[in-house]
Amino acid sequence: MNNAPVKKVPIHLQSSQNRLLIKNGRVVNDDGMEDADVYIEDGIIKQIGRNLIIPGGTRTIDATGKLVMPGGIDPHTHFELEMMGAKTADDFYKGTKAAVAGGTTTVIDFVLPNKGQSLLEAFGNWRQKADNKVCCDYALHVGITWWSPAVKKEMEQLVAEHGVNSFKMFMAYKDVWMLDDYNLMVAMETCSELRALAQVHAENGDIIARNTEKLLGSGVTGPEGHQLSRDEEVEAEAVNRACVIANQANAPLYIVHMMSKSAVKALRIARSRQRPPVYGETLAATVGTDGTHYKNACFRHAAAHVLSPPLRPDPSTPEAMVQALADDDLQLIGSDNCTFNEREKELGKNNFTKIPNGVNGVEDRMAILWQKAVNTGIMDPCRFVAVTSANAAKIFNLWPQKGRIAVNSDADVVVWDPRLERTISAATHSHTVDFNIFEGQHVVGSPQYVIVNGRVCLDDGNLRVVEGLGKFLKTPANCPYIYGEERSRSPQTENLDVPITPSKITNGTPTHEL
Ligand SMILES: C[C@@H](CNC(N)=O)C(=O)O
Ligand SMILES: [Zn+2]
Ligand SMILES: [Zn+2]
Ligand SMILES: [Zn+2]
Repeated sequence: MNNAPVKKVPIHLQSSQNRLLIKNGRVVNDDGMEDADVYIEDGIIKQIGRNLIIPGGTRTIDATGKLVMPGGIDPHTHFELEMMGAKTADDFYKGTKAAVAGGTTTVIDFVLPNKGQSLLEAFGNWRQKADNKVCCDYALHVGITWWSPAVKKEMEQLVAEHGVNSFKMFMAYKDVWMLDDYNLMVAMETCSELRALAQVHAENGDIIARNTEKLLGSGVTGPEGHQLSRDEEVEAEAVNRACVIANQANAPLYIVHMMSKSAVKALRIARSRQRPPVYGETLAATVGTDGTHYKNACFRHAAAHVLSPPLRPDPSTPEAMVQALADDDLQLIGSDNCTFNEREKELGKNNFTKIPNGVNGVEDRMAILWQKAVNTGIMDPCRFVAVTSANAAKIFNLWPQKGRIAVNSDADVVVWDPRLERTISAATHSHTVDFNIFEGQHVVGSPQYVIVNGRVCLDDGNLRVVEGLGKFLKTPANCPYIYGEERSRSPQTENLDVPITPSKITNGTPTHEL
């Protein structure tokens, strides 16, 4: 599939980065913290503790007063995606450069085949786009944008031969990527048979289509029409329906980019009643801003906030989503980084349905959540690590290679300075895109050092990424945190009045209950 030459890190880069000691820091994992030094060699964490025996020629980073955390894992990015007649501004180089700048050292992007296109062909295209550009390791989800027996066959091949363990189905984007309920159920059954993870974009695409007709017919063409066509209950209905279908299909489920309190409520009920685990992801945008921007008189400003599902005008949404992450009503935060410059967003100048959907987030995801969650006391640093890194590693079967500061784990490490202050701006961000939805936001807490597979790529605030340093990560199926125990094949319709302990991500021995 991918005949790109095997990448080698230039020799002059190897020796100087080979041995590293991170001293006097506080190591933070999802299950606890300890004051300990971390010794890294050949891209792997070799020792953790005090008074370590360290060979000569080791570079020492003084992490006094800093937190030493696992590199962030962003489970939801779209670099170099072509959609709605436009191509995203951030490619795999600039997108992963921005990721590293913000403390993220692994991203999971989406292969999105056109309707009717071979999944394997699309997968190969994504590998060609990414392999020589990524500044950090990456994995791939694959979109199921149409259905046929051939699609099922290619899903089997992607799992067996190409290290894919997650497939995203769309309940919106009618006539473009949307599956009906019958095919959605068959696709989920296939994911379960392959012991892969079904993901859904949960919005009711038919309601959106009808609302859009009515809005355009009544002369509403501005960005505010995007939000008006698909309010919270249009998302929550699809969340519930996706959970019922997954339960009937006996399939674990992951709901991407959950954007509203109503959706979280529907998820909470589903997580309390059904056997196959259900996981919820929200976004940096959802906790960092809101849907009031759709009314901004400046088209560029309003259109820059257009993504699906939309940001919600309810100003209490951001804090509610942070609380949901803290309470394990949501399990992860991604970015859904899908950025379009002003020229592309203007495709929808006279018709909101033509505004390419997507916002930034891959660079600011961790700092925005730290500001809104940890600095406010809603979340502690361990939970912060869980939702920004460890849970994604567990769910996508990268644990503990990724998502943990542990001996033999990859040396993807962030030295986080909780007092480092900065103001977010498109003028200074590492993205290509010409807009930042967090413009002007002041954050306290950011990475001082970011180490990618043992190489210092953010060095005391100086970004020194290496294009092509990252590699493709196979995410194996049959993840122990999801499929740890053999599950009976019949749908688990329990007595709804007797809640089963909701699936929670634990750090004990792997079980199917996360
Ligand atoms: C295709 C991608 C576009 N981004 C967005 N959420 O609007 C998605 O739906 O996740
Ligand atoms: Zn989506
Ligand atoms: Zn403006
Ligand atoms: Zn997305």
